[in-house]
Amino acid sequence: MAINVQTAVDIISNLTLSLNFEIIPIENATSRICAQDVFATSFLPKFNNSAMDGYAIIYEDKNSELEIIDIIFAGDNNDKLLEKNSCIKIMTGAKIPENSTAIIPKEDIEELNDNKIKILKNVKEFQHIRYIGEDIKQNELLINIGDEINFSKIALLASQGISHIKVYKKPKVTIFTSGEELKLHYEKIESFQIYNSNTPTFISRTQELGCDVTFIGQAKDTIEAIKELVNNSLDADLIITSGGVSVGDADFTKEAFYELGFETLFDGINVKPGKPTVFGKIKDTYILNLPGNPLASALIFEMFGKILIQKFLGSKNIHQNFILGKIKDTFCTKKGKTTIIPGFFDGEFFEVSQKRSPGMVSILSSCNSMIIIDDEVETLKKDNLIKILPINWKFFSDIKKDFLTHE
Ligand SMILES: Nc1nc2c(c(=O)[nH]1)N[C@H]1C(S)=C(S)[C@@H](COP(=O)(O)OP(=O)(O)OC[C@H]3O[C@@H](n4cnc5c(N)ncnc54)[C@H](O)[C@@H]3O)O[C@H]1N2
Ligand code: MOO
Repeated sequence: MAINVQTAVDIISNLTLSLNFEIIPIENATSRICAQDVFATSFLPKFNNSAMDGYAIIYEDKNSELEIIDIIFAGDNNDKLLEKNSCIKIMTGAKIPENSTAIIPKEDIEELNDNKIKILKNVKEFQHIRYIGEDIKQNELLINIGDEINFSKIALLASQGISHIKVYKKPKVTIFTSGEELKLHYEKIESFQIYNSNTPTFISRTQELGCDVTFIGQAKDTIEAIKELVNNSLDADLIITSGGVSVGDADFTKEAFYELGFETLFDGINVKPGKPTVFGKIKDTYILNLPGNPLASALIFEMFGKILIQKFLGSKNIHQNFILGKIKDTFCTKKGKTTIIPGFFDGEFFEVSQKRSPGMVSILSSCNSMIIIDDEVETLKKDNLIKILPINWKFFSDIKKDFLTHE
């Protein structure tokens, strides 16, 4: 029996998966999910240092003529202390004398004769000093288990001299399809056949999301052929198939699954499009059977499959987040079923895709997001606030915009 959207989300979100890990160099860790809590091994900065090229002084001496008694470059290990009415020339990043309480930028002084300087501007105590640990404290938690490693996390790791990191192994995903009418894009096609666009779509999408993806071909519409492909894929964490699950005379996918001991987690979701979505497992391999209709399968994958992938990646972020925006035009829908509507969000308005029949292939290439409309809703009035779920979210535009925030 079909379940509601929230129940399907809960079933997927609450799965307990046992994930494997590996240790890899941080240079290769981009987009991987951290499998350990990472703590800072040292303070950052490691020592008090100068934020400017200039002069280290004792604050109380600011109104005197100061004699330059030394020079310290970044990387020097110089322990010289300041004396009364002296200063030390210093470079940005250099360790400051232990008793220095202000740095004077070089443009704020006048050079006098006799190797002396005079300060021309007001001085604040402790100005332009970067103190030990003000950026990172030793033993501070830097990265949580389940965080995605990106450039900013790599910066943290490198700043601590951490060369390797424990990450979850990429989930192994196998993709196949069944359907006598389908041909792969590199095969010869007859007038009564169609190209299999779903398989390349999900290969690309799951790769994009960080999975290790195997394609094992297409099954003929027979129970034996489907069983052979499934049996061949039981080393995967997840099998994604599409088609063959509705009520047609050649829809054998479900039957094949059951003959292999399929344990159903849900069979049907009360959602439009994509109702005939099946999810379950055979032994330790989960199986997501999406509808054959291309737009239906793509939207169902974006709504439910992506949560599943987040789980398999080891991410702690498994809940769909949204952006509040306005609907561009009044939109009417039928009550009674939760509906997934693709569209384009320009940063302010969400424009519903006019074409959105479940069997279409072309739609998502001109959409960047979707909204999920509750089954109670009949009308969304122009400018209503709606919750927008990103699909392809590199937030650039082909229209030049004023991106500055004004009062
Ligand atoms: N009498 C009924 N018929 C249908 C129902 C129903 O409730 N009663 N549900 C409809 C809905 S909704 C959907 S969705 C589809 C789902 O069917 P399947 O998931 O079994 O998919 P197929 O029948 O195999 O194919 C449906 C459609 O999609 C095309 N397709 C399939 N695979 C691919 C692929 N890899 N690449 C491109 N296109 C694909 C296929 O040619 C069909 O046109 O059932 C409805 N029928
Ligand atoms: O899932 Mo079907 O594609 O609802 O139309």
